[in-house]
Amino acid sequence: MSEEVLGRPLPLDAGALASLVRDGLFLRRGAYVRHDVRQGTAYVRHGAECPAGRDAVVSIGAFDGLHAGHRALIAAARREADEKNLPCVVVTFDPDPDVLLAGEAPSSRLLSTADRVHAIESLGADAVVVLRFDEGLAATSYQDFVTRVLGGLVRPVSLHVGTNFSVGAGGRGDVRALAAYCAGLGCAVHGHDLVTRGGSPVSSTRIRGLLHEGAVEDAAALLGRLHFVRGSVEHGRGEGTAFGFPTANVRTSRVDCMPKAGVYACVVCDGGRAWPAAVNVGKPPTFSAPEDNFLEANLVGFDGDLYGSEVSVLFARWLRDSRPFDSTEELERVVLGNIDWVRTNLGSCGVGVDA
Ligand SMILES: Cc1cc2nc3c(=O)[nH]c(=O)nc-3n(C[C@H](O)[C@H](O)[C@H](O)COP(=O)(O)O)c2cc1C
Ligand SMILES: Nc1ncnc2c1ncn2[C@@H]1O[C@H](COP(=O)(O)OP(=O)(O)OP(=O)(O)O)[C@@H](O)[C@H]1O
Repeated sequence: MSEEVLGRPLPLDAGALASLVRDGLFLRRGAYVRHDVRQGTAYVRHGAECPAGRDAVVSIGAFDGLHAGHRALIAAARREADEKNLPCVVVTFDPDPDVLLAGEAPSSRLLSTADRVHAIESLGADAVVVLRFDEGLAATSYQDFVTRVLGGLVRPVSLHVGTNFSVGAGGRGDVRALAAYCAGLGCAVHGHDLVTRGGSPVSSTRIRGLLHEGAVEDAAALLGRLHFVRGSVEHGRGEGTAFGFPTANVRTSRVDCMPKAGVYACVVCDGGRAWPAAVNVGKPPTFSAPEDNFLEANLVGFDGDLYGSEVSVLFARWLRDSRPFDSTEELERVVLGNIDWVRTNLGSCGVGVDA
């Protein structure tokens, strides 16, 4: 195991822990104003003019996870917009087109749509447009997508997409077709080389695969932040306190991509404060049948009651497989060892994370 968490050497100090959470949950974003637009919603940066009908530099994609490749693409659009003194507009979809087109489970998204919008906002887009992806939009030709759908929002002077991008019915609007069509409209199409790591392109699919294997550190390296899930704290069997490690039982959101069942070093945030935490993903195999969308967290340095709170759980390290134990003594010994690892390396108390 490397001795750092996303570039911050272990053990983490309080400042590094707070930064990890602010970056991970996109807490540094600015204020945006919501507008209804045809086929969706636009979030326009407070103080920026609504780009409707104006020239704009545009980037388009599903952007699930806002990984290193997506960030590079939006940064390129932002740079060109700054050079030309134009708004940078990012267009995305809800739901992710793959949920409709490829029949992918909505429960395996890296980010909910609200978090995707926050993530894009935190990169400094002037506006984020979320288009409702329905059968009608799926059947729209790429020519109509450019002229009617995009053209109904802004006047694109250039489009920034990856070389593997395609849009429109049957995915026929690939970079080459788009460039040929858009040239006649005075709009340049930039097909960017894909950002790669370890010799292959960074992609949302690859990151989901890593999380399903429990490789949360590798996923973090491709995301440029810690993966997180959100959920609400509910009552458990109440035995954790007797074992010497009280736990918050978290029922997670159905749209979140949950890492493989197992034990992790995490950070749990209730909005204003964050605590290092030792987490068991899945129901404890010693006592219960397996269940998705559930985790238990021992928050280091926390003394209180979180019942009913909404929390975010950020995954820093894989620690071990979750397993049945023959005795409660052995369970206690092993779990307390995991909690010690977290206390030593991520910290022993909560930190404030208000941006
Ligand atoms: C860091 C951590 C690791 C855990 N590892 C396991 C495990 O490997 N096997 C298991 O059966 N339960 C594991 N548990 C779950 C405990 O068994 C559970 O928290 C305890 O039984 C209390 O449950 P309660 O809060 O519902 O009372 C783990 C819990 C934590 C916080
Ligand atoms: N590694 C990458 N580098 C640069 N751009 C990328 C990269 N991956 C995707 N893009 C671009 O980002 C935009 C959004 O792509 P998309 O949401 O399909 O991402 P993805 O990671 O390829 O997803 P999936 O794995 O589900 O296919 C598209 O323009 C796409 O070409």
